Order: sequence, then structure tokens, then C-alpha cells
Amino acid sequence: MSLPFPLPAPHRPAGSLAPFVWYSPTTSLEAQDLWNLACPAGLPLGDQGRFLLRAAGQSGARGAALVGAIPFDPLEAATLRVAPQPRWGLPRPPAPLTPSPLAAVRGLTSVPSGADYEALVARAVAALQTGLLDKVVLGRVLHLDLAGPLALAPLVAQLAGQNPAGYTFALELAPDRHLLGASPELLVSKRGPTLRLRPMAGTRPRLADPDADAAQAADLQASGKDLAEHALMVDAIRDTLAPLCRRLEVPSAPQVISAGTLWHLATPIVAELEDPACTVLDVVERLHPTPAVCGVPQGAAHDFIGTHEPGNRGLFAGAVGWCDAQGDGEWAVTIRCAEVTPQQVRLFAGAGVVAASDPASERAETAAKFRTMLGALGVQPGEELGAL
Ligand SMILES: C=C(O[C@H]1C=CC=C(C(=O)O)[C@@H]1O)C(=O)O
Repeated sequence: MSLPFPLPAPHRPAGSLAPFVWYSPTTSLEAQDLWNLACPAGLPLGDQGRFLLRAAGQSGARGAALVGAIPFDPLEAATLRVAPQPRWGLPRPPAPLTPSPLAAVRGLTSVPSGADYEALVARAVAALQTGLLDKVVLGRVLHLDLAGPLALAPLVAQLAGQNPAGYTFALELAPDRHLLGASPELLVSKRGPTLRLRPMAGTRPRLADPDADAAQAADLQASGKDLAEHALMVDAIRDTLAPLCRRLEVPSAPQVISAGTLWHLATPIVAELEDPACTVLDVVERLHPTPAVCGVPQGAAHDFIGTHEPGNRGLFAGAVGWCDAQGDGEWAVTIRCAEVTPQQVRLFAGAGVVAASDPASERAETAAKFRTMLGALGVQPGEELGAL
């Protein structure tokens, strides 16, 4: 394989978006230049990471990091790039004070439509009631047709400003195609031997009236349906981590946390890895896809999604993040996100379905989840654009 010489970063106009941007509660990372190095086919994710970091080091990029996105389907190829000169610790960009429409949106289409999504949830509920499945996460994609290209840097600033406790990211997939979003969900972070995770399942929309809003949070915390759905996920993650870890702390009950316009049930997990050679990408490979985006049992849920959801999720409901030369890093679940081209924005939202799910409520939940991105875009769905 021929390796690139370290080249100066290509010139980008002032104010344009860097090809990789990351703002988490603890880390910010920006890469002005990304290398797309070839990796032998068929390597497991962790080995791809080791190979690429070694190749970067051999090319002279000693402080390089890996950044990228992993698709929902673990059998599809990951997008992993070398950031030869990552810039750490930059301040978050100031968010524009009020979200203003960043581009004219000509039309909005949901695939499947809201009605078809309810029918899909009803079909899943029937399968869940037979006991074939315990939980399946069903998604839909919203297509926004644009009158002109979006200004991406202000959009990312808006997302970072509106979601200070979340994971705001932007990754250039091709010159005119970006994956970006503000995920509330930490799949896993690794610093030395310590892993931290904050899986989520269980949702209520937040409300403007403080009393009604507090009642939503209390309702979520007491909801047997949501607590059971959440417990399925935590049990699956505990089972995956246990063989890798010498210490594993899993709280017995979830917390209610605020994520922008939503309340979620979340369980903060801390663990200590047994094997010092294990990298964050090795752990991502074991964990993904968790029941926050797939279901329980994993294989049956994956099959149900593949058979019944129209279209392929691609990078939606995957994982996005970075890994440094020590194998440390942070990966978020790729939700509350969009793929953006100059002509179109595609947004993803999914909801966990269990035997007790109500199709109309799950549809409303996906509509509420779309609002993280729609709010940053300044887009108000309604009569003119069509309802969600
Ligand atoms: C799949 C999504 O959310 C996940 C994360 C938090 C709560 C979820 C839920 O309550 O269903 C989902 O599992 C999404 O935002 O598209």
C-alpha cells in the first residue's frame, strides 16, 4: 500500500465547516484535513483502527486520531478517516441567538409516511405479542427538499449551542455530503482502562408549561412500559461488557435526563477494562447495535428491521466518534442526525417498540425526535410543509 506524505490541509474559505467536528461535554475536536487510507477488506473494526493508526504513524502523522461513522448494519463498511493533525479543546462556536431558517425548504416527505409508520408499529406489536421478539426499534426518514445549499457551519453551531450536554458532530462523507447531528446518547467513551456509557430508552416530549413538563418527567420515571423497555437494553449491555471488564457499575434504576426538547430514561454505566490492549473501537464493535437502535434479541430485531423498514438505514442509527493513538476515544449513537447534500436533507428518527406500544404514540415520539434537527434548521412542519 502506498502511504500519503503529510500534506498541508487544503485551503477552505473562512467560516466553512471543517471535515470533522466534535463537541462533547468533555472534548472538542476539529480536523481540517482527513486522509482516506485504504484498509485490507474484511478486518474487524478494532483491527481496522489499529491498521489505520499504524499507517498514519508510518506516514509521519504521529499525533493522528481516527474519526468516523459506523453504519447501523455492522456488516456494511465503516467510514474511518485519519485526522493527521487533530485540534483538541477548541471552544464551542457561539450559537446564533435565534434559530433562523437556514435555507428554504420546498417540501417534506416522511418514508414511511406517518400512517404507514403506525401500520409498521402495529405489525411489530403483533410479532412482539407472539414472543418472537421482546423489543424492536423502528425508524423513519424525513426528506427535506432544499431550494439552495445549507450554511453548514452556523447549523453545527446552532446544534452545539442548543445541546450542551449532547454530542454534536459533523463528518464530511464526500465533498457535497455530510453527516451531522446532536446525539444525546453516549455509546461508550474510554480513557485509559475506564469505560463510560450512557444508554437511553424511554422518551417523553418536554412541555413549555413547567408543571406539565415536570409531570411528563414523573410519568416517564413511573412508566412500567418504559422501565421494562429500558431494562431490556441495560441487561443486554451488561451481558456484553461483563466478559471484558474487571469492574462494572450499573445503577439499579435509570435517571430521567433532559435532551433538548425531550425527556429520556438513561443509565450511566462505569466499567474498567481487563485487557490494556483493548481500544474504544474494540468495545464499539462488541456493543453496536445496542437495543437503543436495534432490539432484543438482537438477531431477530435486526431481521425484522431489514425486512419491514423501507430503505437501508446506512449510517443512521450507527455510531460516530473518534479514537486516538492510545485507543481512547468517544463514540455516540448516531441519532438526532441528518445527511445533508446541497439539494436535500434526510433526517432519521426511531422509537423502541414493545408488546405494550401504541402505534400513534410511537409515531408522535419519532415526530418529537425529528425536532432536534428541525429546530436547528429553523423548520416548522405544519400545514404548508405537511404534518409529521
Ligand atoms: C432511536 C432513537 O432514540 C433512541 C434513544 C433514546 C430513546 C429511544 C426510545 O425511547 O425509543 C431510542 O431508543 C432516535 O432518536 O432515533
